[in-house]
Amino acid sequence: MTPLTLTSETRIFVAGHRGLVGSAIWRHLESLGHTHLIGRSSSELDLRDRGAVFEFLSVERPDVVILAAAKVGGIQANNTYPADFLSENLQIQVNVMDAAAEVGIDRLLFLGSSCIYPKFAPQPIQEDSLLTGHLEETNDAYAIAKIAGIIQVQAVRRQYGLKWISAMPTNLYGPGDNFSPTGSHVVPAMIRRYAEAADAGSTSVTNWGTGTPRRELLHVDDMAAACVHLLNTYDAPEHVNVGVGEDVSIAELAAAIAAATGYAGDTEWDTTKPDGTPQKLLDISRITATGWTPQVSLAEGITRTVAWYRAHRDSIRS
Ligand SMILES: NC(=O)C1=CN([C@@H]2O[C@H](COP(=O)(O)OP(=O)(O)OC[C@H]3O[C@@H](n4cnc5c(N)ncnc54)[C@H](OP(=O)(O)O)[C@@H]3O)[C@@H](O)[C@H]2O)C=CC1
Ligand SMILES: C[C@H]1O[C@H](OP(=O)(O)OP(=O)(O)OC[C@H]2O[C@@H](n3cnc4c(=O)[nH]c(N)nc43)[C@H](O)[C@@H]2O)[C@@H](O)[C@@H](O)C1=O
Repeated sequence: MTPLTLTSETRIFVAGHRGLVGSAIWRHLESLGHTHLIGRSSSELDLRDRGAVFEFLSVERPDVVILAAAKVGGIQANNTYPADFLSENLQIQVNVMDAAAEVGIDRLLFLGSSCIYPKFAPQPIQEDSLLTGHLEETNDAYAIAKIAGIIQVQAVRRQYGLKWISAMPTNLYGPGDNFSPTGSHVVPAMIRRYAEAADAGSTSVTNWGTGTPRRELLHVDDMAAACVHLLNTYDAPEHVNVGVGEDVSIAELAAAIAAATGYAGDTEWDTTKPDGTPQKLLDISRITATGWTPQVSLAEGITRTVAWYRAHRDSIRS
């Protein structure tokens, strides 16, 4: 292994620096004293524009690229717009990686997702479960784009010898999340729904699916620390799971969020909405062996995110 240790002078392009993950990485790097951070919003640099991406990277020539820009959404968004999730994510990641390879950027971190694994993978899911079974139908298009990203990282390492790596986060949540009622992931959707119900004095809230699926939830500040940790310590072609090593049922999650918002009414379940994968729990022994462990418990993370939502609800993305 020949790890490259980031210093405060390292020039780091955080693609997607205004999103949930990118903004957390940016905050974490700033807290560590990094002063040479490069970010562009999608309106300044549309990463689907291949010519613009090549021009940008050949001029900026960062030392490191963190690829946290993507078209991202919850189960319903993925299920409704699979063509967009496949095409936009392939365009973004292929453009950035092709340009970074041409410029010779030595260090790149690609972010995938735990949805790359087979729908019925043995739990907890080890990295080598990849491509051993059929994908979950609600997000197969997005997952295939992410799998292509893992393979491109490995191909570039083999062909050009660049020290690129991939991380596969479990489901994430935290400040700066997308709180859209229809497009978001389960944690922000429920925080908004229960907070609005609590504030309005409602007595019934309806969530999606049956409540029986199990999900592993990682606070985005832990994810940001994991990204920086991997860039400092990990240099191998195999992708790395990032999670907490524990899961909860969606019904348990709903009860915890209801309590955190002060909601005391009933919860109903709309079983016409999809459940998705029955369980997604990652085996995190590869990353914990490198010395990283998550710090934020689910209870603490929910409390902090509810407080963040209430403080920012007038200016959030939705
Ligand atoms: N959230 C989650 O639960 C999980 C996320 N991940 C992965 O983490 C990464 C980040 O996700 P997350 O932060 O949640 O997503 P967000 O939707 O919060 O942020 C995505 C970012 O990507 C940028 N972006 C999207 N399209 C383009 C484009 N065409 N050109 C330039 N920038 C673009 C957006 O920029 P702008 O704001 O300027 O428009 C936005 O800041 C993704 O790769 C995702 O797959 C993996 C597992 C779980
Ligand atoms: C990160 C991951 O995110 C998505 O997959 P997912 O794991 O299914 O994540 P989700 O947060 O959308 O749902 C988790 C569970 O929660 C239930 N649920 C209840 N009520 C709401 C609700 O109101 N909103 C949402 N979104 N889900 C709800 C929902 O029915 C499901 O059983 C994919 O984009 C995938 O590509 C991906 O990578």
